[in-house]
Amino acid sequence: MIEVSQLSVVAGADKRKIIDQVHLRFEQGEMIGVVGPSGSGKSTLLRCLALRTPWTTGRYTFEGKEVIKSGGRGSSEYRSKFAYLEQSPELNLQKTALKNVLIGQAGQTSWIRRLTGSIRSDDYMGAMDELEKFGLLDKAHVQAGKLSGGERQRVAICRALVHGAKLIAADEPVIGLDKYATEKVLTTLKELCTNDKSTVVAVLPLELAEQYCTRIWGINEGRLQWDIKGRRLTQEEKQLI
Ligand SMILES: Nc1ncnc2c1ncn2[C@@H]1O[C@H](COP(=O)(O)OP(=O)(O)OP(=O)(O)O)[C@@H](O)[C@H]1O
Repeated sequence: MIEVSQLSVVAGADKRKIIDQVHLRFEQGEMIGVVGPSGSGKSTLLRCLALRTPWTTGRYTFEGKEVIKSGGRGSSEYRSKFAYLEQSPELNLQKTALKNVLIGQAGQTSWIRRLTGSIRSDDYMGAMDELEKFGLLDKAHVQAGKLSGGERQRVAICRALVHGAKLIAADEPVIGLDKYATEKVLTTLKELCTNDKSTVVAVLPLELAEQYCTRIWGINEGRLQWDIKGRRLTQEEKQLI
């Protein structure tokens, strides 16, 4: 069980509330789509869940343990459990897919490891296993710069998992991808939820959220407008976002 209560984020010189008193309660293994207009706070919410943006106020618990009590960023232990996938994943384009997976993501692995690229042999096997699972074994030794957008997204997902992610916050993971790559990335994320009990929270267009997610959160002006599970949205609900 993952619980968020009274999450607020205040930002800018005018101290505007960009996330306003959000309460969430969800289980491991859920795939949650986040929808809402531009500027409504979707990315900020995801970054808060992944501990990449400081919380102004709020309480956050993961399996009953406190992640954040009253504001702040949370501990580094939880930063490796919670991954944040950007729209265009920040991979080192000169390095191979495998090396990118091994070195890890900023915020998820230590800076020494990222700087030195130090690797243990059991990490190597784990990374190859993960790449194979996502159909990327033949790309392991290809430079990230030569991979397609969908392949880069899947490398970023592998990287998060190899470094222990239990919750993946994916910010528009399929933007700019064609239909085939979109399906591949979303199927990969869905399988993580059903097979491995990872939790995915992804900003998606509404039609894809309805197709792939088990639950949808509608955000507007920093507030959770609705939380829908197991059915499509009504016209009235669609108008609220
Ligand atoms: N660090 C910050 N300082 C001030 N304002 C911010 C900051 N970060 C975000 N905002 C503002 O907060 C609001 C929500 O931003 P956010 O990026 O979370 O929205 P979004 O729903 O993801 O938007 P989009 O769909 O366009 O990506 C926006 O008005 C944005 O300008």
